[in-house]
Formats: sequence, C-alpha cells, structure tokens
Amino acid sequence: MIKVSVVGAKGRMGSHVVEAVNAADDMELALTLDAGDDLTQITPVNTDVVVEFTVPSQSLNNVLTLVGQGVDVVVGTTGWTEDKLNQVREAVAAQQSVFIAPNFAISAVLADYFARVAAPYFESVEVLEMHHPDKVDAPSGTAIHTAQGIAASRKAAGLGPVPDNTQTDGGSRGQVVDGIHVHAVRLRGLNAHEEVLFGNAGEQLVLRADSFDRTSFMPGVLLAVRKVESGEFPGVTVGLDNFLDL
Ligand SMILES: NC(=O)c1ccc[n+]([C@@H]2O[C@H](COP(=O)([O-])OP(=O)(O)OC[C@H]3O[C@@H](n4cnc5c(N)ncnc54)[C@H](O)[C@@H]3O)[C@@H](O)[C@H]2O)c1
Ligand SMILES: O=C(O)C1=N[C@H](C(=O)O)CCC1
Repeated sequence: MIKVSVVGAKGRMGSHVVEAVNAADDMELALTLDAGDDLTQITPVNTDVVVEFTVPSQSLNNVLTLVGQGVDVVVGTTGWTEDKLNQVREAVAAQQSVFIAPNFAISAVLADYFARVAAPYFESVEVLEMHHPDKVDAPSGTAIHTAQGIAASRKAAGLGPVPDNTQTDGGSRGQVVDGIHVHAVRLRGLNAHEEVLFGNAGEQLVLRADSFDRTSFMPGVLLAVRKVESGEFPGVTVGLDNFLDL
C-alpha cells in the first residue's frame, strides 16, 4: 500500500484528493494537513508520497519543507516559475521525486499537447482560459504552460511573432506569455476550461478542454502518486504528459 499524505486537505482540490486516496485499493491515507499545521509531522515513516494542493504563494516553501523531510511530492498548486523549479531541483536528493503538474485532467493535458503539435502550422494563436471566480491566480497555470509550449514550438519551427497591429491597449489584449496572448475569464458556474485559437488566412482551428467537475483531476493525481512512488522518475518532473505514451 502507498501511504499518501495530503497538504491543503481542507481545500477544494485537497478534499477531493482525500476521497480519491480513500477509494484507491493500493493507497492508504496518512496525514491530512492544512494551513497552520506543522508539515514536519510528515516523515518517511508515515508517508511515501505527499500530494500538495495549496496556494501559489505557499507552495514553494511547502515543497522545500517536504523535500527536507525526505518524502516524495506530487504538486498540483500553480504559480511555478523556472526560478522556483530550480530551487526545488537543487534541494531534491538523489532518488527523491517531485512531480508538478499544471493540470491533471487528461482533456487539458491532451489539449496542451495538441497545441504544441499544431503551433508550427498557424500564423496566429491566442489562449483563452475560463475558471470559477474563487480562483486566486490569473492567468491559470495551465494557460501559461500551454502558451510557453506553443511559443517553444513556434520558435523551433522558425516562426516569427504573431501578427497584431493593436495601437492602443487598455489591458484588453490579455497577458503576453512568451509572445502569446493569454486571456482569463472568471465566471460563476464555470470550473476549469481552456480554448486555444489558431488562425491562418481563411481558416481557424479551435482546441477546447473542459473540466466540468474536480473529479476529472483525480485519475491524473493517482497516476502521478503511483509513478512517483515507483522510483522511476527521480528529480523534478513537470507535466502529466511525461507519464503518458504520447
Ligand atoms: N494541477 C491541477 O490539475 C489543478 C486543478 C485544480 C486546481 N489547481 C490548483 O491547486 C491550487 C489549489 O486550488 P483549490 O481550488 O483547491 O484552492 P483552495 O483555496 O480551495 O484550497 C487551498 C487549501 O490550501 C490551504 N493552505 C493555504 N496555505 C497553506 C499552507 N501554507 N499549508 C497548508 N495548506 C495551506 C488552504 O487553507 C486551503 O484549504 C491552486 O493553485 C489551483 O490553481 C490545480
Ligand atoms: O481551479 C483552479 O484553480 C485550477 N487551477 C489550475 C490552473 O490554474 O491551471 C488547473 C485548472 C483548475
């Protein structure tokens, strides 16, 4: 049995993870901690893998503390920059694993992958993400990851900047991530949704992923726990696509 502790256990995602771990035949729930709790209660004696869903401002410190405790970590919290990732890369011990995913839903992971495949074939591209209004960060971690992947694919294919003759912008053109415009919508009733719009003269491709319910993230979280516990992915791994045969 894989002993799983959950940090952020009282949150929207953490509480779903607690249910998913309890329902998994090969896992047993260890500690469930939230804000104000001492994370050093978590040790290799009581925990194999920690799942961390908290807030972007706290996640790096949590992960560094957990790495210091000698356990493997699966992170779903957003807000990861290259600088933060490097701090974790420097902290992990040999054979220790930290896995970070901007999105655990298969629909979102595939949309992100297909966007990278499509990117070299279109002159224009913009990313639109739509979420529930309780979300604290914008744009979403998924949209940032998608934009970065598109930008990398365009660069590798030798494409230049996207065409845009905007002369005045009061903010309506969105945040520009590696040259790609990213737009964020917050609307009661939504959960987590992303569209990638590709355009050429006379044609358009739209990729859309919808997570209607947080249960959509749980198979990916459990897959990540199993992969991390297997010991096959030492160091820091980013993105669920690493565990899929794409
Ligand atoms: N990777 C994915 O697939 C995915 C899916 C959904 C949400 N998310 C991300 O997960 C994060 C959490 O989302 P949510 O909707 O569950 O948020 P939430 O606000 O419902 O839950 C966050 C929880 O973290 C707790 N917390 C805050 N600071 C803490 C600390 N220092 N230590 C321990 N616990 C602490 C809060 O008390 C709260 O219970 C966000 O960054 C969100 O974008 C990722
Ligand atoms: O509900 C959230 O918050 C989500 N956060 C992640 C993101 O920012 O990409 C994943 C989707 C849901």
